[in-house]
Amino acid sequence: MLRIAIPNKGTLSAPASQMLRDAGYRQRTDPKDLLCRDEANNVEFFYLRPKDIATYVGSGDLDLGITGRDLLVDSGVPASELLDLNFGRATFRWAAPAGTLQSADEINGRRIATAYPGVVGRYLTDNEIKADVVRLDGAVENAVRLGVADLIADVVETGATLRQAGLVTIGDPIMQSSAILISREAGPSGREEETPAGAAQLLRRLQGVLVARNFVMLAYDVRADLLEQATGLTPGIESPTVSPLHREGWVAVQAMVQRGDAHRIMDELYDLGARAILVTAIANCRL
Ligand SMILES: Nc1ncnc2c1ncn2[C@@H]1O[C@H](COP(=O)(O)OP(=O)(O)OP(=O)(O)O)[C@@H](O)[C@H]1O
Ligand SMILES: O=P(O)(O)OC[C@H]1O[C@H](OP(=O)(O)OP(=O)(O)O)[C@H](O)[C@@H]1O
Ligand SMILES: [Mg+2]
Repeated sequence: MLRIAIPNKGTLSAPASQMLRDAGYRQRTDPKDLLCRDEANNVEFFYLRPKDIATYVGSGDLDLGITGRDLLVDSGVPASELLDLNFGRATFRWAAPAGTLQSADEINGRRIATAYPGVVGRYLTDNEIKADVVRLDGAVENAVRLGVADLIADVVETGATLRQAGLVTIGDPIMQSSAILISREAGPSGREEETPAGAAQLLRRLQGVLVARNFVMLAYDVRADLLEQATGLTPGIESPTVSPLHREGWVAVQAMVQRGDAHRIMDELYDLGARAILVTAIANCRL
């Protein structure tokens, strides 16, 4: 049975479960449950603290896990990122009271408060910076006004928490994070048979959910002499489907387009002369 670690609490928990449900897997119904067996798919889900997930996957005790990229880096565990799941997006950044620090070059010799000592430690080592890391569990934005640190390194999503605390970001993001699917790092042989049974199927299903979320199906009718121009706007993934219409000189076209581009493309198709332009959602797919 495939054994998968997923967040039991926090920002990543609900969207991770929703994505797995969308991929056809059974999920817990009680948020206090720590285990859910999906017999039909031969998968067992273990609900764990997001910070601990890389540890279980890296040791090989669990086959796969969903965690944050920043949490994986923080753990220092050598696990592989299989897929970006496109939720839980955030940046990990330096921040200090406005007017105190101008750039990341001024971090040397300062006290840095963070709940991610692994991410900060790696940055300091890579950049040969010496600084004191003050390890906290959360509410890190309070650390400077309470006097335990000169700056912080923390997750920033909207920036609202920083603003409330009178802090401003400094320099470039330390890293970009999002929820990711991880597996144990392939052994020296990198052999296919080391991948746990069912892992490829889960990966394909999650890729299907990502595509269904990001793309829509566009269908329209257009005069045959405008087909080249129209399909230039809607090239599809492989190639658009073109079918004859009963009406002489017209064809019907179907193609997948990025959800975010759909309205612009519909306007452009209409201006070109296409009609009966329809958009439908994709419930799921395997490309
Ligand atoms: N607004 C956010 N706040 C915190 N973490 C976020 C946010 N947006 C995305 N994330 C990501 O979620 C992961 C952190 O989740 P985690 O459950 O450890 O903390 P949390 O959501 O702040 O929960 P809690 O603080 O209640 O334990 C990281 O990968 C982080 O980048
Ligand atoms: O940029 P924002 O949208 O404001 O989000 C980022 C903030 O949210 C999280 O805090 P959380 O509420 O999880 O509290 P914590 O610090 O105790 O983890 C994170 O640690 C930041 O403080
Ligand atoms: Mg938090």
